[in-house]
Amino acid sequence: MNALEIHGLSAGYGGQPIVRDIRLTVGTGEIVALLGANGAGKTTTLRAASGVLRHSGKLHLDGQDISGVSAARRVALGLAHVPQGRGTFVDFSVEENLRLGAYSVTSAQRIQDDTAYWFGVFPRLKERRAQLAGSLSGGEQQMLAIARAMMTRPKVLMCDEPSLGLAPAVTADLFVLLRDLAADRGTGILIVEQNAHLTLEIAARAYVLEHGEIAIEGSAATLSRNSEIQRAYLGIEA
Ligand SMILES: Nc1ncnc2c1ncn2[C@@H]1O[C@H](COP(=O)(O)OP(=O)(O)OP(=O)(O)O)[C@@H](O)[C@H]1O
Repeated sequence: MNALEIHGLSAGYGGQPIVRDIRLTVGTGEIVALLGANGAGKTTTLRAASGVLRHSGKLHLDGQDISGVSAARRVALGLAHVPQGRGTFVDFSVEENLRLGAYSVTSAQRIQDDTAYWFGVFPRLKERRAQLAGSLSGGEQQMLAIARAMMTRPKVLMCDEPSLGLAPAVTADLFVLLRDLAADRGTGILIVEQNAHLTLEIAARAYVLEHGEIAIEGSAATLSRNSEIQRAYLGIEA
């Protein structure tokens, strides 16, 4: 069964349609890339899927219909979203951010265990547990945003441009982490990225959005060899 299934998703702003009839799936433990030019509608797609933007269409999470479900409830059911710009609570400490991420989790023991777990994965965050999130470096904030999203033990994690503003070495580490999350924890990951090279290396499949519609889809290996993709996203001239 797919972890996430999206059928006929359409959304926009102020009555103006931006994405139309989006159909995509993410399997359990699968990394799927959503590529496209600036303004193609990638962020809009993630915002609609997470429920923060009004939309039409059908969404299923682990087989459960979540189409009419609020954004908060979608998080509680296992659909996590790390928005572009990370969305950490800058005036709260690192540890408070993690606990806020688990707002829908009722077990205090589980929150404590998961906080300790993510501090184990990210020792830099542990060292800075009392520091305000707003004073972390870009890479540290991205780690915190992902750890915070993972506090709900999501079935699917949607990440919007996680490499934005990060040094290449930090980005490489982050992509290894995403690959491990999918492989070790079975988290399905839908990733929007400008860095198509790296993304197609860790993704199993990819979709390409053009002007708000899915124009191309296929395995990451096939798309990496597609001359149109190479020219547009990989900087390779045929
Ligand atoms: N809040 C908004 N109000 C009106 N239009 C918006 C809003 N947010 C985005 N748009 C428009 O929707 C279109 C798609 O934007 P979106 O952010 O989804 O694209 P994107 O593919 O994620 O682009 P990028 O790669 O540049 O981040 C753009 O033309 C953008 O100007």
